[in-house]
Amino acid sequence: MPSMKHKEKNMHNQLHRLLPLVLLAPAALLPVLPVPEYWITLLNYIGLYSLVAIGLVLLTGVGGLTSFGQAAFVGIGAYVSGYLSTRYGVSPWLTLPAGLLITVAAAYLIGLLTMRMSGHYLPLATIAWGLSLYYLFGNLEFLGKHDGLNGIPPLAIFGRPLNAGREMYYLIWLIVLLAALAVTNLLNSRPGRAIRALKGGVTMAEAMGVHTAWMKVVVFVFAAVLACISGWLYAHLQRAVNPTPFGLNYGIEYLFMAVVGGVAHVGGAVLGASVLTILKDLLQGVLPRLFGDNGNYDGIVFGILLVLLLQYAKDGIWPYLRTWFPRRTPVDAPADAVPLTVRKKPARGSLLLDVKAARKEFGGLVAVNDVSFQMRAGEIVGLIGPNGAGKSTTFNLVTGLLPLTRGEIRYRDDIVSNLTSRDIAQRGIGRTFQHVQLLPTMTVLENVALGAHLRGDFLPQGGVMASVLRLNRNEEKKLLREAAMQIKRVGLERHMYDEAGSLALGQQRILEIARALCGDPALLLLDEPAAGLRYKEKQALAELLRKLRAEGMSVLIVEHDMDFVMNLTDRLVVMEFGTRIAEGAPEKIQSDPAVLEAYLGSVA
Ligand SMILES: Nc1ncnc2c1ncn2[C@@H]1O[C@H](COP(=O)(O)OP(=O)(O)OP(=O)(O)O)[C@@H](O)[C@H]1O
Repeated sequence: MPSMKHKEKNMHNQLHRLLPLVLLAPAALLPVLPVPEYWITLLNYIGLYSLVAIGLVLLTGVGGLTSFGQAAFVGIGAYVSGYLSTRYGVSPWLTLPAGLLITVAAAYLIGLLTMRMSGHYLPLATIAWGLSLYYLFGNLEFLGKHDGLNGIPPLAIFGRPLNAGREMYYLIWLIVLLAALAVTNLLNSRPGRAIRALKGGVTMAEAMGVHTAWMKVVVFVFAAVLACISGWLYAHLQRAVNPTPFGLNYGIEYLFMAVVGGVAHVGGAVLGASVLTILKDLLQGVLPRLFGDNGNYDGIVFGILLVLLLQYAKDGIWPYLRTWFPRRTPVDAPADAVPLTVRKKPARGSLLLDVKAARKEFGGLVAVNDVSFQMRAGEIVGLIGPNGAGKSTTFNLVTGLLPLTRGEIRYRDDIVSNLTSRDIAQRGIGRTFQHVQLLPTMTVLENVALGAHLRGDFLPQGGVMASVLRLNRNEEKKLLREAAMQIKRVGLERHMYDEAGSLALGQQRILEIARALCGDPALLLLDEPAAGLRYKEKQALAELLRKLRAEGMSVLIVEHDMDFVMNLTDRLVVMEFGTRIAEGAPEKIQSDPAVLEAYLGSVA
């Protein structure tokens, strides 16, 4: 039976859902009120810009990928529809899919070419793309060169043409609303969490099984699609197109809109589009009166205002506005759901991990020097050694983060050396990181659910459309139930809905263990899990690891805290300068002369 607290929370969330409707109701009445036509035109344009900016929230704000070329995709939507409807009389409802097809193909190609590269390639590629398409529009005879295309027909619904701006208003804002909903749905889903993991770097996301390169292509195409729809609406609102609004200037302005509003929030996109459009309009009206007609002062003032804004409100305006409204948790742990299927675990004592002469060279440095060791199911093995001994590198070899220079690693029945970390996670090896890697603004629940990325109903790379259309409810319930269960298992339930970034370092390390457990591993690799923990927390962690071992889990642990390691592990592997210098039970290691000399001298 749901608790009182749960009911209260549900009611709070319902109210929260109603709030946007209450705020939007007056907006819906605007066109039937005696509002000047000019306002409606302005609002229509804000709607069109919002669509592009919402795409940028997903791409830049959430995905961390910067594009200056969105205006070019708007141009494709506008020109394809303009051309087909004026030249061949094709219905605008058919030109939209045609535009989308070309957009998806172009974005897919650009995405595929650039997303695997790092750093500045994408922004540069989008600038090149934006410029070349702009010049293409302006030079093609059949697109009317710089004069563009005129006489584009209006959109019609049930044979009724939407001639007036007031009629287009509803269609434009309905589409903006649907786009906002689609992106929000996507962000609160399994692929959405994967997309949100992109910004923090690909290492952690890949270790959770996320195909990061593919996810980047997906968000790039998604943002391009929204831009194309905006262009299509523009062509039939304006009834004429020319290359100017699809140039690089506009590409930069779209990005500004998203940044000013708050690039990480869907609401910020609409806000940014509104603020910039109205501001630009005001400045264009006021400045000529102050300084005369012959200068382009609005651009200068606009630029100064933007610099000030970015200086003092880096995250945009939205985060400030949001504090006025009640917060709700983005996703909740379900009261009940079908459990996820679990993999068959290896029999206790069977050979689980077999590292055979693993070698890793970084240029001339041999970080891991033909290291061999084995692990059996149900064991806790410690990998110890002084700083720089090669422990983390060994971890990275086992988890596929680094390729081996030589040697072989077997896990259960498979050779896993040189598989991707995605494939290795899929086989049941979970890990935590020496430097905690989590998504600080997401809740603990969402962070942990990311660990179950490979256990969804849809293909690991798929499920985007299902999430957009909310056909993923069952999947979400199952994944969130699993996440909540693992959070309870590690004892973090009090923090389930806290932002992960607000936890103490020790708790963040525990969160990482829960996230790794969500992948249903048979082997856990923990990189310095006790670092930064207080004495009591260390005891609790040791207790948790013993409990996991009792349930059949195997744990390979890198740790500098000798008391912790000696009291917990079944066996130790000691490394120095990349080489394995000893192996055995903790008591034996404590008196091993080679180890004492190399490392434990001060402890013994
Ligand atoms: N990507 C890399 N490129 C070049 N050298 C590296 C790289 N990663 C690690 N090394 C080097 O390899 C050696 C082993 O490093 P590693 O981080 O594996 O040691 P460690 O035992 O985990 O140390 P610590 O306890 O300080 O974390 C070090 O000399 C380190 O400088």
